[in-house]
Amino acid sequence: MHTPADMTQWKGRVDAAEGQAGRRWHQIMQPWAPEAGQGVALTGFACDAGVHRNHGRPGARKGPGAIRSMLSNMPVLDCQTLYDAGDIAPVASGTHDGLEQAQDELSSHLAGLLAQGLLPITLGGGHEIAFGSFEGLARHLAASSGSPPRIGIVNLDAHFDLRQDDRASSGTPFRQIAENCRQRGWPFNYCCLGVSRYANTQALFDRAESLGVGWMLDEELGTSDRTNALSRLDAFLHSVDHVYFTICLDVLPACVAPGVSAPAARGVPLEVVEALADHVAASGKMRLADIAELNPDFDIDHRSARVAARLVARIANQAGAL
Ligand SMILES: N=CN[C@@H](CCC(=O)O)C(=O)O
Ligand SMILES: [Mn+2]
Ligand SMILES: [Mn+2]
Repeated sequence: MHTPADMTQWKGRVDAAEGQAGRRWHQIMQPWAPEAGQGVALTGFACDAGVHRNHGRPGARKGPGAIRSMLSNMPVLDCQTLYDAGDIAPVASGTHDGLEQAQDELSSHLAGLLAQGLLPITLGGGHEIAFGSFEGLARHLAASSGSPPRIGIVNLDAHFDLRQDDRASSGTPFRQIAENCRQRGWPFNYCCLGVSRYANTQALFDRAESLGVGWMLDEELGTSDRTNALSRLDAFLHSVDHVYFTICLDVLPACVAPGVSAPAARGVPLEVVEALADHVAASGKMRLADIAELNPDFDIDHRSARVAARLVARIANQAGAL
């Protein structure tokens, strides 16, 4: 179910004496409208049904509200046109949790925003968001181009999320996307950065290998590995025309992002995550982005919500500077 933007969420400090240069996000945020022009459109995916199904710690449905609350006071920098396009949430009926319908609704919604020329950034929600996000881009590109589009997925994540389970969950989205790509006759280009050797079974590494996934381990993404990581990412970005960028907050160390379902024992340092995010957003190929797995119930002093908001603002500003 889609709920229009609740603009009362956008509130905060007003530095009236500073004029235009003192503005914050809550002062420029507009509700999405059909005539909205170019800019960034935020949508919340208030869903943790996929985390439930994946035997994780539920609570990510509260993620969008927590991220908006930390975004409210962000200073206005290079991203000057911002829309709030509301929230999408599953509607449970009987014994069904409504996950697939919510993903489908998210896809149609994102395809609509893309057709308007907006840059959608979606606030999760469990990583089941990824199937809805990719399908939104796929529907948009299928409608606008004749030949198979070269879409690249860049996922910053401790997990491959390539599970083979019968039911969709937060652990299956990229395997589902691979299957849909095969059915469409499209290439499946998936780059997963930050994978933990100790949080993915051998079966998942084998599936990644057989699907041609490019990955780098968390232990290959320390601060001294930045140059190498960026050149690996560059090679991937050069091989595609359109990028779907997704960040699973559990790619960060547990002390930086404790508010997730599966906190990382090691994780990738924030400075490396930011460098990778900057690179993707500055590539000119990023068509949509999302941030997944924030669970405010396990957060400490809004640490994870703050880092999620910082990453969202950073991506929006990089794209706004192009
Ligand atoms: N989206 C999260 N996916 C992970 C969760 C792992 C866990 O709960 O420990 C996965 O399925 O591998
Ligand atoms: Mn993860
Ligand atoms: Mn994930």
